Amino acid sequence: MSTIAERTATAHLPQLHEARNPGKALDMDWVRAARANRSAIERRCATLPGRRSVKKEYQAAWLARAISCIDLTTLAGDDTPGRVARLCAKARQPVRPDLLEALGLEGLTVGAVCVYHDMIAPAVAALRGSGIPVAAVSTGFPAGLSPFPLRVAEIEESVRAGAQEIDIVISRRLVLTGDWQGLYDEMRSFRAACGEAHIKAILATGELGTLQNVARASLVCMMAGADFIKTSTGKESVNATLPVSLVMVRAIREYHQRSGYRVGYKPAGGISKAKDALVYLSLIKEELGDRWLRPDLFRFGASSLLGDIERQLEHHVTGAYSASWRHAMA
Ligand SMILES: O=C[C@H](O)COP(=O)(O)O
Repeated sequence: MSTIAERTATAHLPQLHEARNPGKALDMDWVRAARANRSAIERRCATLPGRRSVKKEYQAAWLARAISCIDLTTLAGDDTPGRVARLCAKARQPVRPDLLEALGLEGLTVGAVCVYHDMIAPAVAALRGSGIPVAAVSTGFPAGLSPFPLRVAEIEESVRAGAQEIDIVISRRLVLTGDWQGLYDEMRSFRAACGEAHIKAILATGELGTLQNVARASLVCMMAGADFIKTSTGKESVNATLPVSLVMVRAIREYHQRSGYRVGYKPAGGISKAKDALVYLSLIKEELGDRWLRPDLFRFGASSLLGDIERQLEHHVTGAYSASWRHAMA
């Protein structure tokens, strides 16, 4: 095994299987106590991009790790089975075979493919035998304003169609009006509808108003049994940011300390550069530790990040950058 493969580790190690977060009773004292000091959070985030500059083999290994944690996503009104099939081919073989061979990373794949409900069947067919799960966005994504029974039924339909992961959107109004019991009950119902499929709770943080709301919504969703908490749909005007991520990963850390369960984190929307991915990975490493740097506990929700990472890996192997159009996604 090459040095890079050893450092990348995740593609070559067995997945760690832990008990899913079952959730717990809503603890309003805990929720009310959650605070977020914006200026301290912004100061901490400002130090992140410059602090950890990983170079050469280490950088290639971290980028390969990032690939293994991507939910390769297409969420467009003009998605077709053909486009999804091409995206799935990319998910199976995320980097050119000669580059993977040079890096000693044969067998590297992305974490999942993320699509709308109607694209689950073509994605399941295209990924058969690969071990790559299909994630479906659900519950009236992206606004989450369709009738509640239909949102629950949508989850059930997507699980029946073969989605192993369901990315639900919460009702933002429940957060904005402080209806934490309502948010807890909604999330509980979504989790029950998922059955064995893992549930990612999209908070749509760009629409929650304050970092304190982000902290409280994160806790409530974890108490209600979220397997992952996720920042954004990619459709809000503000999507994943470092300050929001710091608040969410600290909520995850606190939940783990108090409940013993590890909940995953998924920043999503607008993450398209390899160097930004490295900053997110270092944030997770520093705040949560190495255990979270695996696809069962960390994902990037991204439609175009993979292309930039592939360019950087090509540069690492050949010393030359190729044009971004040579790394088409679908
Ligand atoms: O969950 C994934 C996001 O929708 C992807 O957003 P993006 O297209 O900005 O990478």
